[in-house]
Amino acid sequence: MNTRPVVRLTGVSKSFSMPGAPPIAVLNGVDFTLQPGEKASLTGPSGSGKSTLLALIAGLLEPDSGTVEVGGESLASRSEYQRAEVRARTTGIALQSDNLIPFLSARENVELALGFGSDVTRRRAPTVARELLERFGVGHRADHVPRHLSGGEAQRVALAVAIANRPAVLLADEVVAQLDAETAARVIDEVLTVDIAVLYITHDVALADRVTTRYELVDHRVRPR
Ligand SMILES: Nc1ncnc2c1ncn2[C@@H]1O[C@H](COP(=O)(O)OP(=O)(O)OP(=O)(O)O)[C@@H](O)[C@H]1O
Repeated sequence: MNTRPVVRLTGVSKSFSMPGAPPIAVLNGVDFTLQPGEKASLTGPSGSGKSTLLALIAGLLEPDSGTVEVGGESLASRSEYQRAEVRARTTGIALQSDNLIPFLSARENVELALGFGSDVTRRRAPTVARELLERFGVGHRADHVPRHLSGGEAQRVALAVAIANRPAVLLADEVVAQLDAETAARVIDEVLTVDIAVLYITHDVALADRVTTRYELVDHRVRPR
């Protein structure tokens, strides 16, 4: 059995510097692993560094020290372009908003995501895209462009986009914040049926408790909750 973590952070520290102000230390010596297929939530106070952690795993930020590995590949000493390549192969990202290409319909957004490295042929892409949208209860909005979707519908389309390429890990940051409690729970439960690792960042402890492993970010580190 392959037990190599899909995400491994070792001794990761990150601070931000603003001109004329002392640096803000956000993460300090974070050790964190996510196993293949593991469903984990990450809670923590506002400003504690949850989105920063997600950006480091996605290779959108570089740590000041420590190492980040995703899908068994180290992101250290890689160019931005190389990190983007690793991200495209291994990682799905769904954020609270601004996930979608504005001039493409919901279905076309998903189709585009299917095209990157998946074995779905061009011919089957529209059907597969529609199935993914239906899975999240937005099949009836397949032909809408993002500005004609509600906030909650756009978030569900974004989840379909993020898992379309069957990434090894889904990074989801407050992805159901605009949904009513019942729909949010249903969408999270749907995400949990996908056979990939999930790191779900939220302030909503009730939703965070639906997953199997729970972490919190406090005092610049990740610890089990
Ligand atoms: N690019 C940046 N430049 C300067 N400071 C930043 C930058 N990005 C984040 N920060 C700071 O780092 C800290 C952590 O931010 P982050 O967004 O990771 O927190 P969070 O836990 O996701 O917060 P929230 O729950 O409110 O979304 C905050 O104090 C924020 O102001």
